[in-house]
Amino acid sequence: MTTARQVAVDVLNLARTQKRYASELVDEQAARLSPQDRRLAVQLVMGVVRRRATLDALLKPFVRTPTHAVQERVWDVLHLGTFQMALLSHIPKHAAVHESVDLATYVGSPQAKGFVNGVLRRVSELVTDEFVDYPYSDTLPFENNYRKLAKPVLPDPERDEAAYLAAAFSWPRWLADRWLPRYEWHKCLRLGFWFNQPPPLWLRVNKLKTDRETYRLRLSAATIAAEVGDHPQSLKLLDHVPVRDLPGYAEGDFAIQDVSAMAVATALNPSPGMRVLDLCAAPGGKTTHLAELMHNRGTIVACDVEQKRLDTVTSLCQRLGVTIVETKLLGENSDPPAGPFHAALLDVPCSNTGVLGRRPEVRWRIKPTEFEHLIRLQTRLLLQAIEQVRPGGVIVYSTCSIEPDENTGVVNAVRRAIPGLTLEADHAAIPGQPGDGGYWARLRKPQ
Ligand SMILES: C[S@@+](CC[C@H](N)C(=O)[O-])C[C@H]1O[C@@H](n2cnc3c(N)ncnc32)[C@H](O)[C@@H]1O
Repeated sequence: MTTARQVAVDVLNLARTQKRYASELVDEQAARLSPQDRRLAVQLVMGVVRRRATLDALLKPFVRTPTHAVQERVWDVLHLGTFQMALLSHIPKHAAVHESVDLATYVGSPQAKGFVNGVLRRVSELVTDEFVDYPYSDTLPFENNYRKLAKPVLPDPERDEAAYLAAAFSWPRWLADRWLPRYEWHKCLRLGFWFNQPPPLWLRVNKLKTDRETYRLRLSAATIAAEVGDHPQSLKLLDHVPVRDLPGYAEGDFAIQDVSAMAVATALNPSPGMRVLDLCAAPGGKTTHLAELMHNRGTIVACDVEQKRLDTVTSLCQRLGVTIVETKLLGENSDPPAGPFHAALLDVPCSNTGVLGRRPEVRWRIKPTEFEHLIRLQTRLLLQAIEQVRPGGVIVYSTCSIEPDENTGVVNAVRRAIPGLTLEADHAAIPGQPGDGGYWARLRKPQ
């Protein structure tokens, strides 16, 4: 019988060899497990991917062999074992060590059993069950406080704040160097904790099918707790239930969308009957929200450069009962469909720094050198969207980034280029307050 740990160690390997997202792979591979084991497999994979740098820092003092001399799959086993002991609370340490030794055989390295056993025993002695409320070289961020370590193995934050953030919270060093001058120390710590927790699941109740209170009562009848958020369609799930098992999934009673993302289509405030351009539409979260706000009357032209992702827009529309969306595949450098449109939504590709908790791989994939290219693309797309909107029309620009140069930087540059373009409103969402980090700006084209 396959275990959660075997699935987890296989997913980490597949993600590396197939260059795929571990978060997608684990959904596929864990489907054959019991619900409880599936949860553990997801927790292990997402945790190890997210906290890679922290796990390396904890292991470093005990691995005398050079890193390259340890097989990658054996490193995965060490990461999984260390994660269970240091960053989970419900697995006894001896069980984590024992299961990891068995995993060494499972990954085809029985000769590494003694090595895995020796290293993980040292890690188990390092991790204590005492918790404190301050960051230090012997305290490890754990949920909302710090787990005391038997000796200091992390950088001293009083000497090098960025080094502590990088090792203790698993931020790439360049990101720590980028954020430290921008945010105060206690805000960096808050961001660190937020980005290391699995984010809450928000539902956008589909106005075309039901209303928030009716749907909340339906959840409550199924003993699923949810609380309302500030956005009038938002519900935050308080219980862990697979999305497809929620009542009304097949009937399209709700879409999955973070509460910060719900504010974007609302900022556009489209009216029924309008012709709206959604230039970066896939997978369709905001397209379908626009359709709901338009009472499913009018037209939305939903564009993207990836057919597979556009197919997701189509299936989401079908599930939610949205019938006013026309999808259009664009080439990377092709012009958008000809206007005039009454309004345009532009939810651009970005660095994703506002959603690092939701997408565990992103922090390791994004490189500082990519910002220049992204900002050029974002600026070009915004100019194109404005071009297709009729005089006096509204354009909403949005990102899930918290980098000012991708947000106000792009908007201000475009405002300088187009005299009379008005910034009517904008908002920067702070990660964890209460949803994802991100930004939107509502612009009006001159008459
Ligand atoms: C942030 S995502 C959009 C998310 C979507 N609005 C939603 O709410 O579900 C950005 C999208 O832009 C697409 N994209 C990338 N380059 C593009 C381009 N040059 N023109 C149009 N779309 C592009 C990507 O394929 C991606 O699907």
